Amino acid sequence: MIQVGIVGGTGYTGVELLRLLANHPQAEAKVITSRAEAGVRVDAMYPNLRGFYDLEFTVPDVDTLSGCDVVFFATPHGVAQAMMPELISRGVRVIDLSADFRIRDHEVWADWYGQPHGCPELLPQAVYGLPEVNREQIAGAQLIACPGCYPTAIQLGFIPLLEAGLIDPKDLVASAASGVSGAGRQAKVDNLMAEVTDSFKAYGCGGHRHLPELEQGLGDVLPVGSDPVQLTFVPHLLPMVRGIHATLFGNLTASAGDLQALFEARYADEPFVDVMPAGSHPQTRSVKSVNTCRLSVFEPQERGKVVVLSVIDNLTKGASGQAIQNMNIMFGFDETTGLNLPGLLP
Ligand SMILES: NC(=O)C1=CN([C@@H]2O[C@H](COP(=O)(O)OP(=O)(O)OC[C@H]3O[C@@H](n4cnc5c(N)ncnc54)[C@H](OP(=O)(O)O)[C@@H]3O)[C@@H](O)[C@H]2O)C=CC1
Ligand SMILES: CC(=O)N[C@@H](CCC(=O)OP(=O)(O)O)C(=O)O
Repeated sequence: MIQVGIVGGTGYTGVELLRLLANHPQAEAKVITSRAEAGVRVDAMYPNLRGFYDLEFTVPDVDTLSGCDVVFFATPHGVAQAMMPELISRGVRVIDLSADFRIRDHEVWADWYGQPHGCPELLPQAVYGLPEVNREQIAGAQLIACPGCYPTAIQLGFIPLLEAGLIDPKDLVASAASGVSGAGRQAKVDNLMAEVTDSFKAYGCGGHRHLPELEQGLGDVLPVGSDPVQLTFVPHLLPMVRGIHATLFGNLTASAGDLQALFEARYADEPFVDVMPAGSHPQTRSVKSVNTCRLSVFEPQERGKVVVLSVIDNLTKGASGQAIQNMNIMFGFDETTGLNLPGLLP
């Protein structure tokens, strides 16, 4: 049994980690932090966890966290950077759900996140925690940078086509929509029920902070000698709580062949990627609360365009489920431990 610490246990990804860990036979949450709720019992704040946890939130403290085998950061960007050098030097394994270690170039990170990077010297040892690409490096890593929620849905959709050199990397388009929990639990007027319900809007069209992460990750899977990736990414806010639906467009550079077979073969051994039968339209509700990414691929009217539909739960495969998948790989557990459940319907 490994002992787990969670920094940021009161946020949406923090409580999703707690929900999933309650079902994990080889990991036990020992330290759960919140500055605002220190001293409050976890199950008093989150009654869905009654009977599962006998713990109180505590103020984050490196000494206490260092007693854990693995520490998850479920905190806003900038927080993990501040505590990371000390935790790493003490040999703790860390899985960061924030964006702090996702982008290899600290200057690019600083441009998009509006602050200097707190510990650029640790960036080279951070492994990008997308198991479908980096499984071997994850197994040996001390520091995991969990992918963003949009980047998970979008990369898994484009990867088979880019790896096979079948689409033009210079002209990728991703139109994606997220439920409101993607914005976190902090109060913001834009996310009030009266602002969001019965409406639909794009945001970040001029440039969203996930763009550099996406272009880096998509570029990593290209065949050697390919043109660099240029992606047009437009996120949208959907009037629902959980889920991301990404619609991806690419221009085929060669005769496509059997795209369905390509996708099925690429993900045949992946426990958390489900390629739907040809002609299917995956729905966000089919992945609600589970770690699955569900995909389908089309070549409409055979006019040289490929369209991929990709759905995930932003809090599960887009954050906390993927973080636990990484933990399972790092500690040599079966990768699906604690995560092998069907989605909630209806
Ligand atoms: N929501 C989503 O769908 C996804 C989120 N992420 C990322 O995961 C991270 C967490 O997101 P989410 O759960 O939505 O965020 P929330 O805003 O819901 O929660 C943030 C948590 O961090 C704690 N926290 C805030 N500031 C600090 C600080 N300075 N030091 C220590 N703890 C702090 C808060 O508790 P307190 O202030 O009481 O200490 C709270 O528990 C973010 O980086 C986000 O970008 C990644 C993928 C998807
Ligand atoms: C709906 C919404 O606001 N979504 C957030 C992205 C989700 C998120 O938390 O971003 P990370 O995956 O990088 O942590 C946004 O657009 O900023």
